[in-house]
Amino acid sequence: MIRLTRVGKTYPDGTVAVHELDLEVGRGELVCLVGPSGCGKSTTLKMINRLIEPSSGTIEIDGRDVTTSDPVTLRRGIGYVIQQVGLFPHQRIVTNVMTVPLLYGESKAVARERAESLMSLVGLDPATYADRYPHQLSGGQRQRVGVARALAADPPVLLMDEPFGAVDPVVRVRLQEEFLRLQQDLDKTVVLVTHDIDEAVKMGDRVAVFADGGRLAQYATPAELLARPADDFVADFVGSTRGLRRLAVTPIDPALLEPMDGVTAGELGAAVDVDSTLEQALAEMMRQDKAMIGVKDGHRFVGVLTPAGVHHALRASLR
Ligand SMILES: Nc1ncnc2c1ncn2[C@@H]1O[C@H](COP(=O)(O)OP(=O)(O)OP(=O)(O)O)[C@@H](O)[C@H]1O
Repeated sequence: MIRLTRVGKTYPDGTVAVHELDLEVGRGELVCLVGPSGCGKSTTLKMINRLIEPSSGTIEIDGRDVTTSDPVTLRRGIGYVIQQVGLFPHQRIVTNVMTVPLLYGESKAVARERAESLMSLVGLDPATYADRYPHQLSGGQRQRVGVARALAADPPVLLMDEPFGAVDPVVRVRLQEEFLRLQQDLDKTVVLVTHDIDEAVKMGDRVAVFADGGRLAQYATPAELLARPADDFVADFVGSTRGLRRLAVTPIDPALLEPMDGVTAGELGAAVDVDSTLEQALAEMMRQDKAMIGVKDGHRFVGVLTPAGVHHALRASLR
């Protein structure tokens, strides 16, 4: 749905921010752009909604060249969330969210209704928060207002630049999880910029790792990226604990579980759901201080997972 072909950006002072970038983002896909500071992630994002014009190459959305689209019409179809959120400080929260529908000619009543339903969607009760001002909200709550406002025009595409960057680690994880849940229903095409590899592998269907000079070092699924870094730069960037991180992106494979035969309830402990990741299963095993854990599909036990089974599953996922 979004296709960048040989896109380059050289700023007037000669800085090459993006170099010959080829990148495709499928409809409904969530792609994370990750990499060290200054490697061209934000520039790439801003070229998609024409806040920055590329120096070379083409950018298409649904087959239409964005550089020949009217910027105003283009941005109507693209929500944009930034770290600083950029709320109007002297306007109430609900008014901040209403801005976009009003801009597109909705009546005040419809815009307000839409704004309130979006506030509920992102977990901000309108009865409590609608009439507050931005400074009366926590950082995490302001971030949610930013997401609500970006969704207000119901755009098929969302661009997010460090959307969870300005909050503490605990709130950050909560916002990430909320957004992933939201995305399951919304099914937007999302490009999310982050410098945090953990966030990238957690959120992304695919992850694009950028290196200095705006070069794309690898574009792959989180599992592939962690298991097979394309080069030393990527291996370094994903870090020496990538083996552990793979646990979080590898689901349980029911076909590889050991049978239940002869295992007693005492040995087993409480079960995990078959949809869990290996990390969740292992964490539960540790928490219960057991050497194995049952795996359930609904109410039915489908097998047993052991630490050796986790290792086996990690290896099998590479095939
Ligand atoms: N207006 C500009 N003029 C000149 N150079 C610029 C301009 N904007 C950005 N750059 C440079 O382009 C490069 C890429 O910047 P960009 O903001 O895209 O990086 P980034 O990967 O998003 O970085 P960060 O993670 O630190 O936000 C950097 O070297 C930056 O200094």
